[in-house]
Amino acid sequence: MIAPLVRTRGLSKTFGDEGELTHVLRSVDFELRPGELVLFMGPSGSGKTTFISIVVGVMRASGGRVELCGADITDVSQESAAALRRRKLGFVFQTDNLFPGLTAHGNVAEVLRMKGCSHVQERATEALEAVGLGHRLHHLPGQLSGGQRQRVSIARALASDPALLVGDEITAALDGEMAMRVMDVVRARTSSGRGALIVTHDERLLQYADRVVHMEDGRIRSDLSRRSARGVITGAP
Ligand SMILES: Nc1ncnc2c1ncn2[C@@H]1O[C@H](COP(=O)(O)OP(=O)(O)OP(=O)(O)O)[C@@H](O)[C@H]1O
Repeated sequence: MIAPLVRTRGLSKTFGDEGELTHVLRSVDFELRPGELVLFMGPSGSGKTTFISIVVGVMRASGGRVELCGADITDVSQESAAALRRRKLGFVFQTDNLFPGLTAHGNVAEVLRMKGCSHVQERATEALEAVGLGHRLHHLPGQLSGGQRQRVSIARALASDPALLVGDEITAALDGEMAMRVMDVVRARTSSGRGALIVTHDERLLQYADRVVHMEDGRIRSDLSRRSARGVITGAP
């Protein structure tokens, strides 16, 4: 059987020390398979960002195991986690963290170079065109709107065609039409066997999901197909 792109078992995270421990994740079991687009929803502070930070290996768990693209990354070094991220992952975090001195095209091209990709120039252009930024290739981040910067981040994450896209609120700064355009690109990728794990409060994205995971107080409260989740979240039949 093909390995899941993400697999966690008993994942927990606490912050603080003996005096005052905050339990942010409590024994989270989760799997995402190739071809799936999974949304993580739930109240602010429920642990969604913490969860994906551990999944991509930029934060360590306090307990449990985490596998990314078939590799157990629970105890690996920062360097090994970074190498796996470069090979397999595209991620978009809440803050856009673009290189301020590089143009939109330069930002995408630089990440492609770091990943060792070929045809860097063409791929960077294509990725920016796919998110509607073909007319902003040579603008610096400071010359772009918040929504345009967000789309550069998305283009940067997708340009290398990674096995898994992990995103945190990737459509927050986008109007309806742009959000749909971006999600069409993400959906087309998952239809061809890639995976996507997206944290969001944006109910517009429900139509794209295969599954919707609802987190509350550090636990998975429900993990439902789109159809069932839609009814729960919107009250629709
Ligand atoms: N470094 C830290 N030290 C202490 N507490 C932290 C730290 N990082 C996160 N937390 C706490 O962990 C809880 C979960 O935060 P997290 O960012 O994962 O929530 P979230 O569900 O992504 O929220 P939002 O939807 O608002 O982005 C919050 O109560 C937050 O204050």
